[in-house]
Amino acid sequence: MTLTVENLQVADLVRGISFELGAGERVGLIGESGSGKSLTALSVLGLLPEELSATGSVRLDGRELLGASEKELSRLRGNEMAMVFQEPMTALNPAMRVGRQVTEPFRVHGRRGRPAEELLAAVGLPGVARAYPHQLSGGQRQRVVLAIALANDPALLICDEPTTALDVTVQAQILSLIRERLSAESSLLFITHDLAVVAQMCDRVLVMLDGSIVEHGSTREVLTAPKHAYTQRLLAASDLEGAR
Ligand SMILES: Nc1ncnc2c1ncn2[C@@H]1O[C@H](COP(=O)(O)OP(=O)(O)OP(=O)(O)O)[C@@H](O)[C@H]1O
Repeated sequence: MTLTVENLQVADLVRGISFELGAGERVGLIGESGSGKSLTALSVLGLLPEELSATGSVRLDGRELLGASEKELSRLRGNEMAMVFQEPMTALNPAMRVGRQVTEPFRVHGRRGRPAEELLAAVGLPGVARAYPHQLSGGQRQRVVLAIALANDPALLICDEPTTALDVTVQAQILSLIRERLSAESSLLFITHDLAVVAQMCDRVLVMLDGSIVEHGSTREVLTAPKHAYTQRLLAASDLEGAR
């Protein structure tokens, strides 16, 4: 799978973004609140709010996604591309047992899939298939969301601050689950404002500021020798600076 984003523009909020993500690559998208990270991810997924539209080009293995029909986009979502957002409750149906929710991607995409118990055990949640989301903790709910996202073994996983709402220990568990459970050939676009998370999760980093990418490079390059003044400030303000 190759994701190619070219000159992506969303009003004046995302401005001329271009990047490529190859099979098995793990790329971080960092930048402060409001820099356009989420709108970039939502453009790729075809999930921008109605009042906004994207121009430029977003191609998944050569297929243009911008302007693709809702039918085509929903076929791709939950199948070739999957996503995990910050707040698991928004992704889950409060009135459906989690066991049924994790096998939903198979029904939607007309596949015979693995049993719910197996999918949930793979994310460290044995025995919860009959629970409703409100009976689980925030970390457990995010595990359920991850089980749903990974059910069809997506070629591209987009995570938008998936651990920001969780406490530190649970955060670490979710991050290692993503690392362990995502197939080696699947690509990851990981949005965060936390440089320590990027250091753990990503081989490459894109740095956004005011809707544009101002720096990109390997995680090592960007975190040890940032070129742009903004990235330098970001690093100076992070815990990583002290750890170097
Ligand atoms: N529906 C919308 N209509 C108009 N402006 C919007 C809309 N959604 C987001 N914005 C604005 O677009 C800018 C970029 O938002 P975006 O959510 O992509 O930022 P972000 O980098 O993901 O920030 P955060 O880390 O806080 O999620 C912000 O200034 C935001 O206020």
